[in-house]
Amino acid sequence: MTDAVTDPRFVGWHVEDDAHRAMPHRLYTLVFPMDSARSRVLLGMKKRGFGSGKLNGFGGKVEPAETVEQGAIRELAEESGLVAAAAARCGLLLFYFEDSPVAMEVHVFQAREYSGVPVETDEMRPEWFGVDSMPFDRMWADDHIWWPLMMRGDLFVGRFWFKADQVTITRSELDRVDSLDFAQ
Ligand SMILES: CNc1ncnc2c1ncn2[C@@H]1O[C@H](COP(=O)(O)OP(=O)(O)OP(=O)(O)O)[C@@H](O)[C@H]1O
Repeated sequence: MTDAVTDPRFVGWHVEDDAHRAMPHRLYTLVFPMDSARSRVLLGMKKRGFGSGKLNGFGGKVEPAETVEQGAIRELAEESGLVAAAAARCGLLLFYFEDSPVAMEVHVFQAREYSGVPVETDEMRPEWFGVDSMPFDRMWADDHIWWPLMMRGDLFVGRFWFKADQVTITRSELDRVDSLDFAQ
C-alpha cells in the first residue's frame, strides 16, 4: 500500500492545520455521473465493505500508479459500468473518524459525459435519483451538507469529524473555494 504520509498526491495540507496535516492520509475518489437533460444523478447502493448499505457516488482508493482523475474514471467503470473520458473536479473532502489515525482525503468529481449503461456489480447496485429529491437519509451524514454547493456549481472544501459510529458528525467546516487547482 502507498505510504499515506508521503504520498505526493496528498493535497489536504493546503487546507489543514498542523495537527491534521501531520496525520497519515489515504486518497479516495467519489464520482457522480450526471444526466443533466433529466436532472438526475446515478448513485450506487454499496453492497459490501466500508459504507455498505449506504447510497453514494462511485469511487474508492487511488492506486499508486495513477492520477486521482484516472482513479476516479477507473472506479466509475469498475463499480457502475459507465466509461468516461474525463471527470470534472467539484470538491475536496477530509474525513476524520475518532477511532482512526488515518484521515480520508476524498476528491469529488462529476462525470458529465460517458458511455455505457449502468450495471449492477459485486460492489454497487446503481439507481438514478432526481437531483432535487436526493435520498440523504440513506447516504453518508455529510452528503446533504455539501451537496447544495456542488449543485450550484460551486467548488468546495469540507472537513468533517465523525464519531466511531460513522453517523454522528461532531464538527464540520465547509468553504466555497475559487479553485481546486492545488488538487492536481
Ligand atoms: C465519511 N463520509 C463519506 N461521505 C461520502 N463518501 C464517502 C465518505 N467516506 C467514504 N466515502 C467514499 O466511499 C468510498 C469508499 O471506498 P472503498 O470501498 O473503501 O474503496 P475501494 O473501492 O478501493 O475498496 P476495496 O478495498 O477495493 O473494497 C469512496 O468512494 C469514498 O470516497
